[in-house]
Amino acid sequence: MSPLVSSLNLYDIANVKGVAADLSHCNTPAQVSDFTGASELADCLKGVNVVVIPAGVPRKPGMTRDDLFNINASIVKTLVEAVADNCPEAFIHVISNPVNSTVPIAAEVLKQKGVYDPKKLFGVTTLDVVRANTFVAQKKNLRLIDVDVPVIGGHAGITILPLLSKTKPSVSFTDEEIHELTVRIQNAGTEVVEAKAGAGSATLSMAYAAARFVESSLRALDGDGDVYECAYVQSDVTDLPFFASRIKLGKKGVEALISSDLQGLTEYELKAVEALKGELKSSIEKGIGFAQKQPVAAA
Ligand SMILES: NC(=O)C1=CN([C@@H]2O[C@H](COP(=O)(O)OP(=O)(O)OC[C@H]3O[C@@H](n4cnc5c(N)ncnc54)[C@H](O)[C@@H]3O)[C@@H](O)[C@H]2O)C=CC1
Ligand SMILES: O=C([O-])CC(=O)C(=O)O
Repeated sequence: MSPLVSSLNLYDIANVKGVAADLSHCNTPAQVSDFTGASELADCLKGVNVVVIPAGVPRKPGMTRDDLFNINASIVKTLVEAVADNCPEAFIHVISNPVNSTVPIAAEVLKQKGVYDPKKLFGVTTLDVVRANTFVAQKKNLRLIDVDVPVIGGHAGITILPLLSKTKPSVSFTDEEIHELTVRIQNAGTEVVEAKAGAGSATLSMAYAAARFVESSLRALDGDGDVYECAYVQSDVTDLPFFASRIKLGKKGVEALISSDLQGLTEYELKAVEALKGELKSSIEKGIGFAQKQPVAAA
């Protein structure tokens, strides 16, 4: 299997988690990142099972993820066109922001190319889970390896919703702790952008998160029947067409959406789900509208 990572972050991803990325058919990862011609990209994509798309510009202080739309939307569209033409069966992991819109763009492009399989398109929200687990473990003096917090919704501001009531192992939080942790997890990306003061956004932690999601995908592709992750996917767990939730991964992609996480929510979480829907809906519509106005390039 050949996971393909379309940026220099490949080095981070491979180094952090030791994911075996087989790029032997490309000269260097930089070639993939900085490709100039469609045929060069096409060569790299042939036969690939997992495509990771972290290409695009990161935020600077004061920007929202949506401020990246004007540049990153076209980059994601072009790369997904190449995936559709050269490895339409691959799992596609979209990291490029704004994920809430770039995933719907990818879906539209794949539809226009006639190869859309909603089970194989993922917005990568693993970093939200990594952060939620880390902050809860720190707060409650737990071993990080033992903690699992599902994070649902999307990947921007209030659309990132950690379900702290579903934390494993079962933990009790005060109302203040819930609010403080929720806001910290929602703003963690912005915290990093501000700390880096113009030098980009979370790179190494994203590489770790991407490596985790790639590894989970490869395990599922290899037939492991016990692979669960959170991801932003086409969904019917709410009335929105895309939504992040826990999913079961299998050989063919999303095998099940774990909708039970959305049952028995606390009043705080229920209100937060309602509050995030408006923003998520308009981000989805913005992505779809963009892709529908731009016809896909012929193969
Ligand atoms: N989903 C998530 O949780 C996260 C998403 N991100 C997003 O990932 C994206 C990348 O962030 P960084 O790696 O920190 O930025 P970076 O600037 O360090 O790397 C971006 C890479 O994209 C490549 N690139 C630029 N335009 C391209 C094009 N047209 N085709 C192919 N490659 C191209 C560049 O050569 C570079 O290697 C940003 O949009 C950022 O917001 C970052 C962290 C977390
Ligand atoms: O905040 C950003 O711009 C990058 C990102 O998505 C994250 O770190 O969660």
